[in-house]
Amino acid sequence: MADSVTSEVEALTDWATADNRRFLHVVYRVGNLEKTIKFYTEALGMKLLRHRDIPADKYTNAFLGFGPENTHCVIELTYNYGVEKYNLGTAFGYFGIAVEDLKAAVDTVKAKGGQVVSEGNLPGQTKPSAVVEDPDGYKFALIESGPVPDPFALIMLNVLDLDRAITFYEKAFGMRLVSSDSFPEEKVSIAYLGYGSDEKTTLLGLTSNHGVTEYERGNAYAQIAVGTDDVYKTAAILKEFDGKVTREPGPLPGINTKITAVLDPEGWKTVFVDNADFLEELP
Ligand SMILES: C[C@@H](O)C(=O)SC[C@H](NC(=O)CC[C@H](N)C(=O)O)C(=O)NCC(=O)O
Ligand SMILES: [Zn+2]
Repeated sequence: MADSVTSEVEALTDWATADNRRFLHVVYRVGNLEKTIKFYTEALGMKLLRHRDIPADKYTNAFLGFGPENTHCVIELTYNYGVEKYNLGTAFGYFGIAVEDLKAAVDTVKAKGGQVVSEGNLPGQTKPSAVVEDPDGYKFALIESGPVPDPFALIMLNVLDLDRAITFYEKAFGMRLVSSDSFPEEKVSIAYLGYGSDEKTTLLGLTSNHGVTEYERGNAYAQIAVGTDDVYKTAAILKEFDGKVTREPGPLPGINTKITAVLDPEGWKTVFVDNADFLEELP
């Protein structure tokens, strides 16, 4: 590549890196909002932050998390009117929640009728953890950690080509690679990426399971939402890095917030959300 072209491409990554980005929320579909809200508030200790109903598109959102949306990465549950069951597939991994006292957290989940599916270290995780399932079968790993600003610590997704995914998230999304390690005995390689200045922030964890050549995508998990100061420039940059833009930048009907949506090389979706519009959405 000619030097001038290289520097133009680097300038795009530099803009994405300098943009005012953070994980706003992770979005997925559930079959019964009330049941899920009850589990997240009572068993996992989250707060119900707000509801949003979009009758024109026949769906309702509920936002839950460990703190306010202007500082924390939260969960955006989607209930599509009348849809009670989704296929989780095999490509989605799990969410990680940092807990200071693992035993107490597990006891609370059990006391509230939650299902603990495994206890002990997760592949590639050095910290003690326990995995619990929510009413739709989404897995939450409770991971023993010191105090953190936001206990919603990890969004874990499986990928087939880890190096390609890391490059895409670094160059096209302006993310920082926090760590990348291979664990041959456990047959996994995991990379953690994010927007914060340290690892005590919500991270995207990408797992390559050695020897796995395909995943079932399912239709339950939807996307991560990332804040940006300019959805138009963001979409233009994503296209330069061969991101598949599935929603051209502009205001979202019914909500009016400007967004753009893109698929990474593995098909994982991210929605970039205009930061100023997002703050207008908040109660
Ligand atoms: C503004 C931004 O933070 C959003 O939340 S956009 C919400 C929108 N949600 C839906 O469309 C949910 C209903 C849909 N039937 C579903 O099951 O996903 C959304 O995710 N838009 C992104 C897009 O690419 O359209
Ligand atoms: Zn959203």
